[in-house]
Amino acid sequence: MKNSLIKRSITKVIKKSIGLCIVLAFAICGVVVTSLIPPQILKYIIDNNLVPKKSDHLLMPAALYIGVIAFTGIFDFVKEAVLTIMGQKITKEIRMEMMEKLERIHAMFFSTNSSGTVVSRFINDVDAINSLFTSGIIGMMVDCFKLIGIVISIWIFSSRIGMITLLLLPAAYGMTRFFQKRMLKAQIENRILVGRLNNHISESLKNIQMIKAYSKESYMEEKYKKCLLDNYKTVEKVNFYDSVYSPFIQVTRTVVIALIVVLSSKQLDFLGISLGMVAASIELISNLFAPIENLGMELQNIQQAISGIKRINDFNSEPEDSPKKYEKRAETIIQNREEVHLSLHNVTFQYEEGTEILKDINLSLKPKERITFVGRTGVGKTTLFKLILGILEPTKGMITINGVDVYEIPNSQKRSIFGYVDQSFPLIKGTVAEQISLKDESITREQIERAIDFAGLKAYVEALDNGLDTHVVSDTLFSQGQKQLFAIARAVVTSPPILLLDEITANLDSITEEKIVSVLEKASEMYTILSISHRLSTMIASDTVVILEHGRVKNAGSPEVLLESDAWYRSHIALEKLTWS
Ligand SMILES: Nc1ncnc2c1ncn2[C@@H]1O[C@H](COP(=O)(O)OP(=O)(O)OP(=O)(O)O)[C@@H](O)[C@H]1O
Repeated sequence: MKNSLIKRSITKVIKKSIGLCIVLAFAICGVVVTSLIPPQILKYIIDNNLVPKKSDHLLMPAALYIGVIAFTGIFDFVKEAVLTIMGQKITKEIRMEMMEKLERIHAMFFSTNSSGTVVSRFINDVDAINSLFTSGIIGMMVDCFKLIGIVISIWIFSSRIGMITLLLLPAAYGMTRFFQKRMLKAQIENRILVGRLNNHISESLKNIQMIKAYSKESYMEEKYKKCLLDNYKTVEKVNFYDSVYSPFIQVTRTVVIALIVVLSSKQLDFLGISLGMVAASIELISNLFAPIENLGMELQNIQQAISGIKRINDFNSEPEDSPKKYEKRAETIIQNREEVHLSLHNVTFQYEEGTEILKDINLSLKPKERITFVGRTGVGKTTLFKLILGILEPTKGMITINGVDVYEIPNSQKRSIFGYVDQSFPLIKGTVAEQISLKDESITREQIERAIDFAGLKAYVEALDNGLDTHVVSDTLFSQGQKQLFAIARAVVTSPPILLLDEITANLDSITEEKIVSVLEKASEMYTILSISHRLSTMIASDTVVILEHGRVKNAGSPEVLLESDAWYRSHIALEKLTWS
């Protein structure tokens, strides 16, 4: 845990909650000590009051007996409450640190890790660490102290019972672990099967049309039955171990107690202890099993937490984006939108060692140039946009805006330089206005209204119940075409000088597409526009078309020149005309 994220978080919380830590230490000592006192009082009552039949002084020790038990409860309550509070604070701190790490982490991390894996780091692994603290290490400490205390107390009464207890401890612990391990294995299997069952139901509901259309009902039913049966078998296993374990513990306890009673009987008098000591020993032996049982579960929690800690530390050691060298603000990089020079110098990029997606790309864009990238699917067009946006770093070469390396521009400045639109429009929780501003407080109401107007959405927004302040509760509020227009409004709201459009008209009908193209034609007067398009003929007019092939620029020039000089471009256009005619 040396210098790990978890150690850092726990130390931070402990430093901030010294008072709570002192209360916790006090409560732990209280629980251990007070739980050992009642058997001693019981012994006193029996030997000094009940056996000699002197009940006139019974009230005091009896009240003390009840009082101590009550105090054990209070200490236990305080211990649990403080542990829960501390556990929550640590969980919060770890998650905050992880979120900060996630913001710094290198973009390639997201290529190799699914969102489910990352979510599991944040939820399951952090929860496991929480239980390490709340019911793992501290619980184990308390239970170990309790066990030691019980053994010492019994030993004081009789070294022979002490010996019996010492022999009993490993046997009872071994059997408890035996059952717990099997129970846990069955529980894990059960959890997986419940997940599979839930997936099956949701998959069936999602694909109900296809199931009906292809008459797959009986297949789905069989699969469902199998899931149910497997699930039933594991539940049976859990129940079996559960039902065998409790009687086993009861019988062991009874046998040991019976043994003590028999051995201390007048006839045998093997133990040579008073009646009070016998009673106290019985109570102590009865208390012995709860910590043994807890220790097994705590060990389990600790094992789970250790693998959680390892995974979180692995996450914490993931490579980060190198710290940005430029503190410059967007206005300093681009002082005049008429003077925006975007250049790609020998840009080469590979996601994986040895597989170059883009090779030696050289381009120099003039201010307000409209440039369209075309090429076969998978040639690296979107990757090129990610490089231009400074999300990915070129393996070789550099991309600059007015001489500044885009990868070195702080993310906070990017929205004032680039507007990026693709086919998706992820909605956020909030109003229509917030869909555009993304809750950026520096964006004014006027800017939002201008962007809405620019995207041709003014009339639609005004018709909504609360206009810009309408809460977006479902994504059915917007059609696919409207979402695309909203995405444009979101991109242009900060008036960035460069717009990047990734296949934005791909899934739209021709009327909506026409609407979007007319918005973009308007934009082309004010922005440098880079677009990716499969449908060359329907996209906005371009000054330059760049044809990519095998990761390189195969050809670049005005559409008219390419129509003359590039056979692939010519045939592509001809094919499109044929399809649309
Ligand atoms: N995150 C990633 N990790 C590894 N490889 C990737 C990643 N993203 C894309 N690739 C690979 O890089 C290549 C280029 O992908 P990219 O999405 O840039 O192509 P594209 O030209 O935009 O394709 P399309 O026209 O189909 O959108 C593809 O072979 C793809 O499999």
